[in-house]
Amino acid sequence: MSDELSNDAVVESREEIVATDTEQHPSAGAERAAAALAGVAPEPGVAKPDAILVADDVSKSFGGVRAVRVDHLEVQRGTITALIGPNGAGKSTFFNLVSGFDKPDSGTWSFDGTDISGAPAYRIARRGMVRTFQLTKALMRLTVLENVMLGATEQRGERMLAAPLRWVWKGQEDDVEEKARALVERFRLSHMAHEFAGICSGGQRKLLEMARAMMVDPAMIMLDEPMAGVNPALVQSLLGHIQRLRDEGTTIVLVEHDMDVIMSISDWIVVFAEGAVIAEGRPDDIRTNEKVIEAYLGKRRALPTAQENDA
Ligand SMILES: Nc1ncnc2c1ncn2[C@@H]1O[C@H](COP(=O)(O)OP(=O)(O)OP(=O)(O)O)[C@@H](O)[C@H]1O
Repeated sequence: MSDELSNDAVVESREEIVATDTEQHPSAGAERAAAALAGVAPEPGVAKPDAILVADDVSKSFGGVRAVRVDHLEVQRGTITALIGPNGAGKSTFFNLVSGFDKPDSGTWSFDGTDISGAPAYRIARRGMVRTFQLTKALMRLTVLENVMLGATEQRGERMLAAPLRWVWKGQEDDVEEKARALVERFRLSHMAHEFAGICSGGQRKLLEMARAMMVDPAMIMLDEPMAGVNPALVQSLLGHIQRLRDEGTTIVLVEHDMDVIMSISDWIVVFAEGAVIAEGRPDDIRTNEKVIEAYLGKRRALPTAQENDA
């Protein structure tokens, strides 16, 4: 058995009970989200009763490719909202634009009522909107605990580090470490706290990324493919963590390719195709939406059929 599988298996066995529980009973958070979205029509660009993120006319081209052209999009507070769509549909680019990691050609967007269009990522994070990102090579040489602690310094550390009164910073550092330890425990990584992050399995890395993002107590967390590279045995555990964050009131926006995951976890789904939002709705609305089926099957239809292959 590889290290990766055995590491994931340890985490899985610790969390089996929680994962099973969230699977069988809709949580209070899921019920709240469903109630909030109950009267919302499944239409692209539809208004939400309490939108935490509102984007207007956001566009971005790369050379001749119009990667994103979103007319209007609202994300309801306290929900798990998934962005889906075929490869190259513009999901990641939209993610990067609204979280301040890339600059749009045009567009405005607000978070919690404040215009944050074009603001850099660290300012957006300070306002409470944080995205996870993958471990860089440098971060792999730090321990799991150090990585989580960095979640705080990335957002607010530069001013603190420059402070002439080192003891002021020291006090903060103790708080930061205490918080990081609590998050490491919450995400079931205590047994890895002093190991290099580089030896974490795929699933443990995803947990670490979430723990790091949670250091700033975000109101909204954006997860980029949280299940990519994760041993299937750990998927339920990760889903449990994401659902619990939503149940505690954190808004979750995620980009994910695994349709089973999307359909089981999402309160609301936004479908991208060729840069634009072509559909929105609850999982049941999306499953049967003709435009969505066409967007996904369009490419497959273009492939030769079995008869064409035989000819
Ligand atoms: N840095 C870049 N330079 C040039 N083209 C880019 C760049 N980033 C994205 N694109 C193009 O923009 C379009 C949208 O890409 P994007 O990665 O946002 O789609 P996606 O829906 O996230 O796809 P996937 O699911 O495959 O990750 C694609 O045509 C892609 O090739």
